[in-house]
Amino acid sequence: MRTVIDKTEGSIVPRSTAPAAPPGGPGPATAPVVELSHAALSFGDRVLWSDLDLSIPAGQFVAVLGANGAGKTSLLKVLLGELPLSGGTARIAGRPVRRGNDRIGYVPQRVGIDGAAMVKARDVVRLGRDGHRWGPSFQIGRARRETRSAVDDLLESVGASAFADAPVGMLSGGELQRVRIAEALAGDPDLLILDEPLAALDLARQHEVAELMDRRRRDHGTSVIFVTHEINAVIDHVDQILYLAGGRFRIGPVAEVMTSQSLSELYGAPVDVIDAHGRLVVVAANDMTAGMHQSVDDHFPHDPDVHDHGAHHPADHEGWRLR
Ligand SMILES: Nc1ncnc2c1ncn2[C@@H]1O[C@H](COP(=O)(O)OP(=O)(O)OP(=O)(O)O)[C@@H](O)[C@H]1O
Repeated sequence: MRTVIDKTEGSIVPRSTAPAAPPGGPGPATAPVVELSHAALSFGDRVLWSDLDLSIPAGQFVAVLGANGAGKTSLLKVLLGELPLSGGTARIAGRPVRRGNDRIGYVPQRVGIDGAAMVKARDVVRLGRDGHRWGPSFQIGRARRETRSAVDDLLESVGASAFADAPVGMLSGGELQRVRIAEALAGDPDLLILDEPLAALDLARQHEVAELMDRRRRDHGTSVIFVTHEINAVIDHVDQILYLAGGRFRIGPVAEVMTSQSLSELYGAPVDVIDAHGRLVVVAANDMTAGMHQSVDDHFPHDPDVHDHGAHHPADHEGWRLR
């Protein structure tokens, strides 16, 4: 018999017993990078999720799954301080969530490059690093060299050195995604939040991006929250899955959450999780999935038409930022 994680005991790790930090004060050194406690989010009568306990320590890689409209992006907005909870608390590194938190690097859902077509990849990353200050255009000598070296290192860390001087408008989807990730990493964040970074990428590129995130969290201890519909691309890397559906959720390792029993309980209707030569396929009856906005398609590459949920990067300061 398979284990199903009850949502009341769904914390990824036991919640920290460290004392709460005062708002704006220093966070406890041992505090998890992300900590949601009895968190709830509703719009009117519609409950996206409630009683959500989530604790993510440094270096954990968490994938957020769920059908369209389940509340994945809204969860990210809560962590970014852009959407208030309806109940419970949300903390980043022991402090209450707030807008413009420079400890968070964010790669929003939209892949568009608003007006940025002629801007070089290295300049995008440079602005991610220094744009909130007065900018390297005004730097000279040593400061300028240090900035250039740091940008080169960032580009290299995401495998983007080869197109560092290419206009971003010329880049492929996978190349552009690497630049966006380098931009989000520019402030050396404790937490990297990515909203569907695999959308519009082919399978090989999906695996590359997932591996990139895995390397980052291992080498730098950066925690990663990753919204995706492509479970198979991340399955070998993630520590935990948070699966949202119909106002409820499951949290746990892949082997516990991605089972027929777990998802059937979550949806309250029969769902089969089939292991097809190492790829997980989620199958549900059509009439049931229509009501729950969930289908097999949710677990495969889908329409690359992505949309902007209006979120803002903490260091969003320039009109041509990659969004
Ligand atoms: N400010 C808001 N006011 C009212 N409803 C909202 C608001 N923001 C989001 N919603 C609704 O909440 C639901 C969840 O939206 P969200 O973008 O979080 O879903 P999602 O799981 O990320 O979906 P997708 O996979 O399609 O991106 C949607 O039905 C959306 O219309």
